[in-house]
Amino acid sequence: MQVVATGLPDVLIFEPKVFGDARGFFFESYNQNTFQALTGLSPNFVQDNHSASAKGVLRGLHYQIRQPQGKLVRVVAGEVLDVAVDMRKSSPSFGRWTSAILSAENRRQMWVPEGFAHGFVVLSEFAEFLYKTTDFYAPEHECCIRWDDPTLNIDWQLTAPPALSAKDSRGLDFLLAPCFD
Ligand SMILES: Cc1cn([C@H]2C[C@H](O)[C@@H](COP(=O)(O)OP(=O)(O)O[C@H]3O[C@@H](C)C(=O)[C@@H](O)[C@H]3O)O2)c(=O)[nH]c1=O
Repeated sequence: MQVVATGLPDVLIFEPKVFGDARGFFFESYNQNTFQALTGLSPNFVQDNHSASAKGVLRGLHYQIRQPQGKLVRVVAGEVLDVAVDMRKSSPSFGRWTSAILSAENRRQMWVPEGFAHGFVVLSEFAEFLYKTTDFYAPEHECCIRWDDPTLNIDWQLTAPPALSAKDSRGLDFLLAPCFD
């Protein structure tokens, strides 16, 4: 496993060591010891999630203002642009975003710490997205920032308007959204 920096110091990309042979491939998609050795962090993952989406589907930007979730995200089919936004007022990178292409091919994982909003858009015909979270889903604490917020001005690499859930089409402006202290 190798760590690659992103545009934000606390958001990290992991590239697993892949063992290919005549049968196919093998890699450790998560190893607690390796993760700790590489990051100094020991997240306690309590939930695994799996979603599937068609091209142009954009999910986000989501976070839980209480019971915040750190997320270790990856793609097992297709390709997405994954985005994290720092929502921590005390952070030097407050209000900044970073993005990375995650795909079944590059097998990259992104670590999105607690205190960040997260979203992704599907760039391939279809994508399956898997992630581990450090706290449980708590819809009563969920917040959603609009994907096209003018302050954040995220480059989603879109050529057409995205497909959104009803909830995501009612996302808040970043400037009105609750933040972490
Ligand atoms: C996220 C989640 C949803 N659900 C249910 C609620 C709803 O009926 C259905 C779909 O939920 P959503 O529309 O919120 O799913 P989705 O838009 O995929 O939400 C996810 O988006 C990405 C970007 C994230 O970062 C995740 O943390 C999560 O917020 O699944 C759960 O039961 N548990 C969960 O952990």
